[in-house]
Amino acid sequence: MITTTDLTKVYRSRDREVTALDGVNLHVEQGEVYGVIGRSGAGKSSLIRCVNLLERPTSGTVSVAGQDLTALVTGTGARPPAALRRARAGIGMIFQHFNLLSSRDVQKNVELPLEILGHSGRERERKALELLDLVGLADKARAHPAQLSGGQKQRVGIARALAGDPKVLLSDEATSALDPETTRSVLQLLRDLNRQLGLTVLLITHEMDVVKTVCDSAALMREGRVVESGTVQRLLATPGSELAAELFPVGGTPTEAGTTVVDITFHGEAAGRPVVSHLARAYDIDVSILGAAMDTVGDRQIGRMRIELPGGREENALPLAHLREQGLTVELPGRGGDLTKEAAK
Ligand SMILES: Nc1ncnc2c1ncn2[C@@H]1O[C@H](COP(=O)(O)OP(=O)(O)OP(=O)(O)O)[C@@H](O)[C@H]1O
Repeated sequence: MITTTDLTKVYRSRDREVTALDGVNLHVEQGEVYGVIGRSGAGKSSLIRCVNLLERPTSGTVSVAGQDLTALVTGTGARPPAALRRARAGIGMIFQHFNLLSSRDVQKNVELPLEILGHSGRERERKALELLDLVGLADKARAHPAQLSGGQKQRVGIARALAGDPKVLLSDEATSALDPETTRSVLQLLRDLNRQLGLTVLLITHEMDVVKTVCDSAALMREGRVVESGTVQRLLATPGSELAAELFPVGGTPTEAGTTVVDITFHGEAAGRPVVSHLARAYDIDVSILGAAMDTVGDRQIGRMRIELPGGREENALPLAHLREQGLTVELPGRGGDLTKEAAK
């Protein structure tokens, strides 16, 4: 649905150059919620702004729903050319600070994109009220933004973004200004809209919890590059994945020196099997559980456990092979359980 190929963005001013995007290849499938995560300055905003051509990429291409947006002319006047306006209408966008017009009431805010698209007054009103109902604000049509909570403002932002019946919704840190409970309800709304309308959502965030709550797939950006990407399920099953370790940290320090610490990730039906007791019996060893957690990631139950086996790694070759044969993801963290993991070979 969204594909970027070798996308590069270099900001040039008189005395310096900043490479914000350095050859980004991203592929977002139709109907998925895709999260791009990274620290401040990683290039997330530049990426999302290049996807709807708010920012012109320096090189590379962006295609949305099969259309190469970078091939469209941006024009030189204040008003973008018609082809670009039409393409943008198929891409909704929501923002961290909502970007509502304070002088307009809620309904008129939602109607704004329809005015730009030239819809009649009656059609605008019908559509705006339908969308306000969809986001749970049917009773706020006449309120002004200043009278709304942050979560309600973002719901108005979402209704406005959906006014042009977009196939794609871009979200630029849409929950970063909201408290945790409101964040959850806005993310739930995005999830519902994704399912009900088949909407493809590309969101950028610096919060792992956002990825964990709603994303089917994720990419980690650093210094303008995508350093890891894939479905959340696949990342969690990839030994050494940084995203997996941050999405689902498991703690616990070894009780003594000379032991082998193992992080195990359970997916799907493996989550219900008595893996540890079976391991202890099969190899006649004492297995200590240092830490464990169950969580829901992308609607699926995942379990993680850090265990300690007596003896060094060589002595534990067979038990480790046994765990892998059970279809579990097995990782051997560095001593002290830090995240500089040495992936199990
Ligand atoms: N208009 C601009 N002119 C010059 N440099 C810019 C511009 N916009 C962004 N940058 C630089 O590009 C790099 C990437 O910025 P970008 O805003 O895309 O990152 P980000 O991951 O979204 O960060 P944040 O979460 O802080 O917004 C940074 O070094 C930033 O200073």
